[in-house]
Amino acid sequence: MKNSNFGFIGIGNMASAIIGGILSTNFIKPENIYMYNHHPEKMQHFVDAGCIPCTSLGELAETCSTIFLCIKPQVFPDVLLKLQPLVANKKANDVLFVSIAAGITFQNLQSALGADRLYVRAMPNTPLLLGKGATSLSRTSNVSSDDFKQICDIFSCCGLVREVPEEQINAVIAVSGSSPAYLYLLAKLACDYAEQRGMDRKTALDLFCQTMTGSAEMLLNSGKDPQTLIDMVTSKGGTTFALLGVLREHGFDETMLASFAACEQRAKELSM
Ligand SMILES: NC(=O)c1ccc[n+]([C@@H]2O[C@H](COP(=O)([O-])OP(=O)(O)OC[C@H]3O[C@@H](n4cnc5c(N)ncnc54)[C@H](O)[C@@H]3O)[C@@H](O)[C@H]2O)c1
Ligand code: PRO
Repeated sequence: MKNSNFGFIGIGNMASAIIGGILSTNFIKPENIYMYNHHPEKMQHFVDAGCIPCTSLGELAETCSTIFLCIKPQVFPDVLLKLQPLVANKKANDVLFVSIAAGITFQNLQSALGADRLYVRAMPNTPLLLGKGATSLSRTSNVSSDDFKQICDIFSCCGLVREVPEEQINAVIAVSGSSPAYLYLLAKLACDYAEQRGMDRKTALDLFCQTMTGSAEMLLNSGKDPQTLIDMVTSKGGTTFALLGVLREHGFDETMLASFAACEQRAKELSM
């Protein structure tokens, strides 16, 4: 498969992050990026950058050999139904579909668009917007290494990329897809508390964010596992000891593990 034109269906948060990453690194020229959104004004920012807006799904399907499906899972049945006849005349290997939707399986895509077509599933996250995202990718076995590398390279424009088997792509949502939300929640709570204690909110946010990035660097580069790093912070009978005691008493570990399981379960429910 030779990719010259790349199509994006659904120009919202995540498609904007991916296209933004591609443009900022010049990985693909804007004139090779086609877009379709049923609200055309959502494409204006990228029209201004030289990308091509399509007025119909058919126009996009006709022009593009790689099609990114960036709509919400609930919209998939309708879009796939419309897309099927538009790609029916293309040879199986002539079009690669990349779905970024939570829960939409290869089986769903194959049932709707054809069993022998080429498919990649991606699970990105919102920090892709800054080029600092994390994306997990899975592929069907008929996707060649070259084609898969091209998709990896596209997401690499927006941050870190890892391949996972499809069986793990719902579980990984709790790790990286949805996890910005609980990290932001922790930040919000820490700032709320700081404010209650009379501290300036911005100062608290700066301190908390520096702590998150510093802690992440220690996790990645110190060679120490998370528990060892927790132990390094925790003096017996000290403040962290008190903090962790309250978390334990209120079932923090069980609550977090249950929330991860709920995230994966919801992805399964979003399957068509
Ligand atoms: N937001 C996240 O953190 C995140 C992370 C990983 C994966 N995802 C997945 O990415 C997908 C998109 O999420 P998002 O946050 O970018 O959503 P979004 O609502 O920001 O974007 C979706 C876009 O699709 C457009 N749209 C709706 N119906 C359409 C149709 N029939 N044809 C064309 N366009 C249509 C909407 O106008 C909107 O611009 C979802 O499937 C989600 O599961 C999101
Ligand atoms: N945001 C999407 C959701 O909440 C998918 C992962 C993060 O469904």
